[in-house]
Amino acid sequence: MSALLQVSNLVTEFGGGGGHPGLKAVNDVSFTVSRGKVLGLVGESGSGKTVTGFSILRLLERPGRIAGGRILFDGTDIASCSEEEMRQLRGKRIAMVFQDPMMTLNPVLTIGTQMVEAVQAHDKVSKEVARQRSRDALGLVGIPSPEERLSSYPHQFSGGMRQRVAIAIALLHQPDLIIADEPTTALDVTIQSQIIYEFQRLAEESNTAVVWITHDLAIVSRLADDIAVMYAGRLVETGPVGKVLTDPRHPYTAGLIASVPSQNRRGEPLHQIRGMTPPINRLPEGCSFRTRCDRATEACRIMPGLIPEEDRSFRCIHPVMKEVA
Ligand SMILES: Nc1ncnc2c1ncn2[C@@H]1O[C@H](COP(=O)(O)OP(=O)(O)OP(=O)(O)O)[C@@H](O)[C@H]1O
Repeated sequence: MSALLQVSNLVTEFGGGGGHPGLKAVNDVSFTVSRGKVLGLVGESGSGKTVTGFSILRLLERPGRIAGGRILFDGTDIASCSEEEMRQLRGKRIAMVFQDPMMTLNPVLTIGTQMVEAVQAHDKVSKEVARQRSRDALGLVGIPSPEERLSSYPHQFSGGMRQRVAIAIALLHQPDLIIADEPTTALDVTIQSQIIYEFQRLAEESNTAVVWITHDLAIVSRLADDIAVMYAGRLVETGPVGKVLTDPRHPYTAGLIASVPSQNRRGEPLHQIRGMTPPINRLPEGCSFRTRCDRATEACRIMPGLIPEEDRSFRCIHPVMKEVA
């Protein structure tokens, strides 16, 4: 069975034109997500995760543009869809949840008004049916007394509850794919756990595919089936989450994992990847990570391609190999 979402060699640029090359915020990125599976898209700030999500939904604002590659959603080429076809897909078959729920919610309308509008934007149903669906969606994400809460305004909810409402709106049309961009980053850990649990259930029971964008490896290890690690706009490692997080190949992935606090390393100083991610207009030639990498050699002045190994791949000619005891 082919994957629901197939992103192949995606390039997204900002600026450029008039003979000048644009800045590649996303450069030659490929991954797939199947129904019922969760892909964790990880990387430091500025690595291109959000731009990848926005490219899939064609939500890029000028001067951003898809400059190359292909995004196939259930067989449909997103790049060649008309704006009207995209409007039909967005919210109905592909939904996005943002870190800040107020990107979704309108502060001056009640939750009920917004949810009914969201239902009726895609389905010709009566207001009563739309309200019932809204109540059900609020109940699904654990909002108590959904009927009463439909009359509330966003500011009458706590931050965690507002995020649940935003997720409920994303679920209204039972989308096939949800792109969740750091939806739990601003929430305390108990609410975070509940929301992660809801997404797990969604993937398992409703067969929804999820792209979960985050810099938090702990969340990815709990939630995701597969992981795609981005660095400076490129994918540097991808594969099943269990394999990549326990036995990483790319030194950047290994550095990220070593930076996560762990009970096993209590008392040891926390590892830090030295230096900072260079801005995309000042990337070193060759491997973008080489200026921060302890394994780099002269040979890294040439950008390596993705090297396949069984069901995973990595972009490094000096990969990390776990020592076998
Ligand atoms: N509107 C824009 N105009 C120009 N450059 C942009 C624009 N939006 C994003 N970029 C650039 O694209 C690159 C990738 O940004 P992106 O927001 O995708 O990173 P990210 O990995 O999601 O980071 P974060 O975790 O901080 O959200 C960055 O270098 C950023 O400066």
